[in-house]
Amino acid sequence: MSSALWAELKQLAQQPLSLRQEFAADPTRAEKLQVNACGIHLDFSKNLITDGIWQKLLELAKQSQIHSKTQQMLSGDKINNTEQRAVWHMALRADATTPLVLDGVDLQPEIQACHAQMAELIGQLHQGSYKGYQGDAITDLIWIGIGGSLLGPQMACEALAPFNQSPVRIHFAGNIDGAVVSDVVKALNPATTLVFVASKSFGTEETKQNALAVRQWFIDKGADKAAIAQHFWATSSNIKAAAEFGIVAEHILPMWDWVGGRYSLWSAIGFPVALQLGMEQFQQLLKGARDMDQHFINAPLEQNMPVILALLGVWYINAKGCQAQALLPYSHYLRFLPSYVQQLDMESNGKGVDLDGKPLTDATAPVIWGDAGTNGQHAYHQLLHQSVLAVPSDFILPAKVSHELKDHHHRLAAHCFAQTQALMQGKTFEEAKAEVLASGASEAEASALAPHKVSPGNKPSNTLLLPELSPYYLGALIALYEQKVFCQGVLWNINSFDQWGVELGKQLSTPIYQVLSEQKLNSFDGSTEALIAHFKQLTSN
Ligand SMILES: O=P(O)(O)OC[C@H]1O[C@](O)(CO)[C@@H](O)[C@@H]1O
Repeated sequence: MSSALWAELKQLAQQPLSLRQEFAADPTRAEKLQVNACGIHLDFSKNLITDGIWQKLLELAKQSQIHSKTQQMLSGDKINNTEQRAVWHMALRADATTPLVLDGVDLQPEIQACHAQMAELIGQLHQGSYKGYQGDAITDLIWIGIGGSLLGPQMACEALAPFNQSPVRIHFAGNIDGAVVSDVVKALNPATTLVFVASKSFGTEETKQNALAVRQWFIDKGADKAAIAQHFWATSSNIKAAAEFGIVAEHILPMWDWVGGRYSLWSAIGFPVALQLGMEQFQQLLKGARDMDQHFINAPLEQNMPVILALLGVWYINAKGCQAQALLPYSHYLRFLPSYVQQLDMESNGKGVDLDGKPLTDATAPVIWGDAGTNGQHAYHQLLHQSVLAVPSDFILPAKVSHELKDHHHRLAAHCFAQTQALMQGKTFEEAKAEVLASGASEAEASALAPHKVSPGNKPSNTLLLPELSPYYLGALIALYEQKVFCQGVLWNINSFDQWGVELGKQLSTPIYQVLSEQKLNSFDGSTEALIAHFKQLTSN
């Protein structure tokens, strides 16, 4: 971030800018600052940019390596340089007829074989012909995984709930908090339950521990080794560890080291989604993502939706000093999208060094947070509207909905648009005072109350309109955020595809666990020692 252009952008960020005035001065602003891709409409006119700033940001993209890095990613170069891995999740959603040659091997047959295996199992589960160890049809599936092995399928299953055509109920178990697995198995019968252990590494503590607990539940209910083999499946790239756990080879769906965990929804990690929707609709999810990839690869920078979102993001983080970003889907079904994008964005770009290991001087990923609207309006939107913090927000609204409550939907959409309008234009002191006076208050009362009612406005937002929340548009939306994160990684010159930061906490938990479970004595810093002692005291009787 040391180029002359950046210095200029940082300077420009200091200059006053009023969105109200920008709209008043240019009646074509909304028309100019909007773009469409794969049917998704993005209005980015309510951002803190002028024509001049926007041209400079586009210049930044032109000077960047976005194009060459995209080509490297597509060619299968090992752009995840700390793990020496290609970044090829896009291959998983490529057209089935496209050869996908990586290191001299065409991976397309493997990918198609995986789809065929998924389709076969899904067919059996839908028809009730996959029998459990007592001869009953399978009614429930427990999906055990965490992080990228859970957030994607859980979010997509929820988002596409109206498309559910599966007789099998899906239960997700991620956290190592024993309450999760205990609650999940409570209402289930092992004889009619299939278990999927989803772990690329098959070494993640939470997943292993939960898988062991579910296996023990089978044993406690009288299932033998053969029964467990019949009921347990895995998706993993560590075939050896999955086999050691007791999962038979025919029940292991592949994962590849060229797919990062948080980019793995498109692989067999998407099995719950495919089970819920059927393979045909799962293919639509992949197609939506594929079309967004094509848009990203081919569209000129100024019409390229992921590039536009990426540029606006770096503008806010690095020039305007905004640390957070709100993701606000106006859709109950998209309520898990913020936690999904949290991992995608923050685990990818929350880095402290550049590609060569040199410390960064500028911040990278934003703190992503949010929930479904309108719930947030009665909670944290107060801060969005009036606090001195500026939190750029993405509002997402599907235009058509599957339910019949049309008036609800018009009200929901009205709130979505009204929020972006209120954030942008705010309410001046004069407007606030006039409003109070109009309610019958005295001059003195109005002057006293008006400052509290002022909304500064000038709070930036994007609005993304989806024609509907279908598998196709969800696929396109997720790929949009994936490619945005990729572009930002390029602009910051960081590796978006490793996640070394999560390791330290994992390492430190082992000696603490040894002490808590009384296997070993270890010593720690004063605070940790005291916390352990206090915890032990509280749990001693
Ligand atoms: O699929 P696995 O190997 O169990 O990993 C789960 C998650 O753990 C992480 O490695 C972080 O700890 C994520 O990147 C990943 O999605």
